[in-house]
Amino acid sequence: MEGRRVIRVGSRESRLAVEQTMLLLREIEEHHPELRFELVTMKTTGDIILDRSLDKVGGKGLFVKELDKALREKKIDFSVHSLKDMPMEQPEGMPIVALSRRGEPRDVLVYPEGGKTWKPEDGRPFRIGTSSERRRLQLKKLFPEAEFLLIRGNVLTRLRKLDEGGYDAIVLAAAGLIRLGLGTRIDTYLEPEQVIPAAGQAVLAVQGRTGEDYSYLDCINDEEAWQTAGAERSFVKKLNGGCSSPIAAYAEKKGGRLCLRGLFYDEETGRHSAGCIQGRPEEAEKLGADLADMLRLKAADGV
Ligand SMILES: NCc1[nH]cc(CCC(=O)O)c1CC(=O)O
Repeated sequence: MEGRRVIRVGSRESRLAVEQTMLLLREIEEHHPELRFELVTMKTTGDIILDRSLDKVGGKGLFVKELDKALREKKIDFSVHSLKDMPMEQPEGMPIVALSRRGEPRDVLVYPEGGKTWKPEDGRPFRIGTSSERRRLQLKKLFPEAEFLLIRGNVLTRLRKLDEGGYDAIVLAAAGLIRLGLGTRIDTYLEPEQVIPAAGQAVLAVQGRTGEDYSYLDCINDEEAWQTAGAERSFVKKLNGGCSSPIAAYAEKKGGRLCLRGLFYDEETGRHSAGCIQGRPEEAEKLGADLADMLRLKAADGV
C-alpha cells in the first residue's frame, strides 16, 4: 500500500456528508487503485448556527466557507458537497470540477417511528417540520390543514426530533435518507409535479482549485448532471443570485430533450408562479435563464 499518491479530501463532518463523500471516493478508487484518499472533515458555520433559519443568517455560503479556506490554503486537494447547498457562484480560483450522477431527486414525507399517528379527529393541526420556505410553500397546497414548524439540525437530529413527538411528519430529501441507509423511514415520495426539488438536489459536487489536474475524476463526472443541474442553477441565479428564498428547480432529460420545471416566489409581493420549459440539453443555461424571465413575468401578471 506504500507509494500510492495521497489525495486529501474535505467534507463537512455530519454523517450524511461523510457517507456521501465516502460513496464518491469508493467509486473513484475502483477506477484508480493507484490513489489513496484521506478524509479531512470540518465543522462549518452552517452546522454551528442551529437556532435560526439559515435563510436569515446568510444562506448557502455558510455551509462551505471553512472548506473553501482549507482548499485555498492547499490543506485539502478537493472538497465534496451536496450541490444544493452550494452558492450559485464559486469563489475565484475554486470552481466545481466534477458532478456526480444524480441520486433519487424527490423530497419525501417521513412519519414518527411506528407510522403516522395524527388523525383529523384529534382536533389539532397536522404539524409538519421543515425550515425550508421552498418546501413549506409547496406543501401548503397539498396539506391545507397543516401547521408548519421550524426544524433544524442535520438529518439524524431531525429524525430524532420527529420520533420524540415534536412533529407529526417531516420533509426530507430522499437522497440523504437513502445514502444514510435510512430509506425504510421514507413513507411518501413527493413527485416533482407536486413538490419541485431544490436546484441540484441529490447531485454531489467536487470543488477543486484552478490549474490542478483532476482527470482522475472523469470516472465519476456525469454529463447529464451538468446539463440538468446547470439549467436548475442558471434558473436560480437569474432569479435571486443564490440566497435561499423559496425557489425550486428540477430538470430531467427525456428523449434527448431537457425539461426544466421551476417555482418562483417574489418576496416583495408574495406572489409566486410555476412552469416548465423544454429545449436542447446543450442550451441548459439559456433554458434556466429563459424560464426565470417567463416566471417572473407570470408572477407579475398575477396569473
Ligand atoms: N440542506 C441539507 C441537505 N443537503 C443535502 C441533503 C440531502 C442530499 C441532497 O438533497 O443532495 C440535505 C438534507 C435534506 O434536505 O433533507
